[in-house]
Amino acid sequence: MASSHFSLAWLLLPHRMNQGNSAPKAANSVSNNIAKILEQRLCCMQAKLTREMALALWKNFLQITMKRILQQRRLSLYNGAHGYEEEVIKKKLQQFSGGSINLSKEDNGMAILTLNNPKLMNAFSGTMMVELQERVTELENWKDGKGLIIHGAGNTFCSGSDLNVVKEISNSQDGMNMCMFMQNTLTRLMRLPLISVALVQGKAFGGGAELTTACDFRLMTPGSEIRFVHKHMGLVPGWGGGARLVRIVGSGAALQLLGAAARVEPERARSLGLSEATLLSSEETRALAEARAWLSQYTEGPAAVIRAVKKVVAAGRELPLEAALRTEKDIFGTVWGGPANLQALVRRPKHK
Ligand SMILES: CC[C@H](C(=O)O)C(=O)SCCNC(=O)CCNC(=O)[C@H](O)C(C)(C)COP(=O)(O)OP(=O)(O)OC[C@H]1O[C@@H](n2cnc3c(N)ncnc32)[C@H](O)[C@@H]1OP(=O)(O)O
Repeated sequence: MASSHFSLAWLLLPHRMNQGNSAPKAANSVSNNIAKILEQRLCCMQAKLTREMALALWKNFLQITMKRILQQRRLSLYNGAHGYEEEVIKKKLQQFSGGSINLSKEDNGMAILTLNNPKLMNAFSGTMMVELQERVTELENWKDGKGLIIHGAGNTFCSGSDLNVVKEISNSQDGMNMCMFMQNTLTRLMRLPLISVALVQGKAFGGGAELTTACDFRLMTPGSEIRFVHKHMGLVPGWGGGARLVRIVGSGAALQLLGAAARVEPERARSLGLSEATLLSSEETRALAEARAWLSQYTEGPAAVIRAVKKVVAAGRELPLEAALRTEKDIFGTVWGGPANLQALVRRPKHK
């Protein structure tokens, strides 16, 4: 605005000064001088404005980037202080390609994440591990999201790490870094303000079984199985699946499932509280439709409220009571007097 006013004055000035015509030369030289001064000032102002705008944009960019980095650090478990070298392991993982992790975000606030490496029963290649981290970042920045379904391509969930990769990184340093990389990613996945479901078709083995425990719910199709096969690989869970399993089914049942590398079919999973429901169909498209319908009972409504619900539960699940209560108070503050709350006060619904 300011610059356009100045341009206008500058354009009008010589013409006005010439109108009197009594001392045209003197007037002309005065007008030329004023015009020059104004032009200089205008240039200065424009340069200053451009500098200020660039500075403001840069500051804004830095603020957003810092906020995201801090948020990722806050939501992650490991950083350099733990001997974790993210860039080193990422570079290593990038060397083992294959498959992809696909994300589709829908207008209704539901996202579908597909583990896509059907040739190897959706085993995680190195690049898929890195892509999973990228997709989680994308979901963290998706402010309209309410729900997430994770499923595998080709009618099976996931057979864990790609054993070809495991072999290549079987030294202790790479193993620890990969473990911390996946724990960070799955912890951030678990803490997303989205209600998440693992749709288990076919097999969820090893790391695949661990991934299901980073979701809020598991739904299984007939004939599917979850199996922590780690013991048979001379391992224990390393992606956080052991700790999460204990919280889902209790320590006794977790010990049984890990200690025997037991096959968990839908019925047993239901009775252990590992699975929420057994779907009717094991056909890919129909199972996904059933999972959507099941999840939508929890995701219908305003995003701000659904996300707040998940945040309250995540805090209660993870934090000591006092910290969880304080967090609940803060989250309550974000919805109290908010649009959904005010509309409900006008509607005064009866909760029959
Ligand atoms: C810390 C533990 C670690 C982690 O958490 O990071 C792990 O996850 S270790 C990996 C644990 N998973 C396994 O050990 C799975 C091994 N695979 C199997 O038991 C079977 O393949 C099974 C039961 C998943 C599927 O059996 P099915 O008869 O239905 O199919 P195929 O065996 O013919 O499999 C087809 C094709 O896929 C290859 N495949 C399957 N899983 C993996 C894997 N995890 N890594 C690499 N490749 C895998 C399998 O070898 C076949 O390929 P082909 O070239 O035809 O032999």
